[in-house]
Amino acid sequence: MGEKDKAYVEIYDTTLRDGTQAEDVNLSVEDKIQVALKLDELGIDYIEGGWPGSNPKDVQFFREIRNYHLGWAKIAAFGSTHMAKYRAEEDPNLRALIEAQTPVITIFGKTWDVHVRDALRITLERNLELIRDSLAYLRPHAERLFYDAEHFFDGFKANSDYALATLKKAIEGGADCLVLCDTNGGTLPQEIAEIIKEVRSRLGKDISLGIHAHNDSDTAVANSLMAVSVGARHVQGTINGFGERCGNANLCSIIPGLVLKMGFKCKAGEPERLRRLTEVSRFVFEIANLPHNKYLPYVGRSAFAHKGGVHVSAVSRNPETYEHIRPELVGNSQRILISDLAGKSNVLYKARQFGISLSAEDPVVKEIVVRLKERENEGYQYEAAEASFELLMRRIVEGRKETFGFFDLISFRVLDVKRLEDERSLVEATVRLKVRGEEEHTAAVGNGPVNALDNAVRKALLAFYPELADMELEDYKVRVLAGEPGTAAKVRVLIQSKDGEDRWGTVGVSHDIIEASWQALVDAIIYKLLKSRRKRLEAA
Ligand SMILES: CC(=O)SCCNC(=O)CCNC(=O)[C@H](O)C(C)(C)COP(=O)(O)OP(=O)(O)OC[C@H]1O[C@@H](n2cnc3c(N)ncnc32)[C@H](O)[C@@H]1OP(=O)(O)O
Ligand SMILES: CC(=O)C(=O)O
Repeated sequence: MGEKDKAYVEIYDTTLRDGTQAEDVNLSVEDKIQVALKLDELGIDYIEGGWPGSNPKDVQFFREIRNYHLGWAKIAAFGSTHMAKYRAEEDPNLRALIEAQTPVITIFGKTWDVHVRDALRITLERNLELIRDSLAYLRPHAERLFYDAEHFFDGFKANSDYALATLKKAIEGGADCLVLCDTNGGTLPQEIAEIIKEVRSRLGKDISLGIHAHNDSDTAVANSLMAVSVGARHVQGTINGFGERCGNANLCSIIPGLVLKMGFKCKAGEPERLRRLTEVSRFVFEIANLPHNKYLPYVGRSAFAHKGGVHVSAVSRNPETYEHIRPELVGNSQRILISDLAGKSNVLYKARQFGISLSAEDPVVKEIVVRLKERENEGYQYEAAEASFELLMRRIVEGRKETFGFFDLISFRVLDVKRLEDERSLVEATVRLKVRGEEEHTAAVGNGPVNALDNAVRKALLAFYPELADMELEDYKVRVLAGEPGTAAKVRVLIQSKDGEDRWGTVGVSHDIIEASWQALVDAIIYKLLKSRRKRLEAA
């Protein structure tokens, strides 16, 4: 192993500070505590909890987090260099940082002469004093003191002598690490490398450097990895890349990149911690009350989802053919999607997953692929409706009837009556089914036609199949399919159902929205009944 293989890279998380500067990301004190505890479990080295000089919520966070024992991480408080109108010891922002009583303090200061003149409106010399004096004042109050050189790369390009002068002042002030920030996110990886190399050649190779990249050019992760490859040993970023504008560098990509691909070490990259990465990513989305981004590299639901038949055929033989890492290393898993791009391999994979016995040579495999493609062409989509696909396969392979003999439809009717514009319509469904040789005739109302139909079917079936009582329809989506214009168009209905153990998706397609809903509803019920029957047989 070379020197690089042994180096440790510090991971500094700013989800709770820079991450909350993202549009739509707002966290309460309780949320922040929960995220901090999760990041500690993951093995993050530093957790930036907020800016105590900014708002009472962040002050409260720093007060409350002291009541928790963190196994590994150290909490950092963030702020700026002191205001030009004060001396360091008079500045309320620096005082708030000390009062936060954190082992780590991070402050940012200006590097770019344009910012000094136009944003702060002070002289270049005065800014150098702000940097040195702020750090020197804070130094005795922090175990670790970090200096974020805001707009470092833009500043260096505009006036490298001045940019380096600001770093020298930070060293004089006692900073442990100089974190070079690509604040506007406009720098590309090769510039990051050139500039860091020049900084190291002009300030000395022993200087401790970090990187803080924003994603405005979609290169924040690449910039961070590049910075490490040329000598940075401290990386700042956020979980899921949350952050102002287009976000910060995504630690969920940086950590596996550093450890699995570049041979560096970090606590969060230890195998048993890295396996929790996907869970942490989901947790943070959940706490932020946002849907998980399935397309995220490494941790997204689609990160190892294979759709094309050629890919599925190859990954079934050797996953490395289309997977850059083993998904389990980051707590993710391989998925095979079913669509009109599928081939025999997709079908065989799903058969194994569903417990359907099928051999590759069986001509029925080809029949399923053909039927699948015909159905997708008619508008069905099975990616989010795998329960319907399982039923389709079982109908073909096991020669089952549409409803698997659980019941037969005699007829249904839905009435939607509206008399006055400002009055709610009254919806009622009537269903006639044959169940175990008996005719069931029920009616039910609902807050819409599909709800009324669902209520009426359950009413008819519940006495025969009591297990339906713990099944719920969780989500109902209708998509108008392109093809025919306006109200003549076909619709696709997707229903998501759940019980105490599972969730499953079913699909229906028709020109008639009630008919499409009926198909998806029937599949949802049949799937539940088959599942219960299987469980009973296994238990017997
Ligand atoms: C790149 C980054 O992500 S930096 C972090 C950005 N995040 C935030 O701004 C979120 C938290 N911010 C806040 O709560 C508020 O902006 C506060 C409390 C910090 C300041 O609020 P206010 O005093 O009302 O000032 P306002 O926000 O209008 O302007 C910023 C002030 O900070 C000054 N300032 C900005 N950067 C620095 C710096 N590095 N050093 C010293 N002063 C600075 C500006 O000159 C301006 O002061 P002035 O109006 O006296 O010239
Ligand atoms: C400090 C910081 O958040 C930045 O420069 O982007």
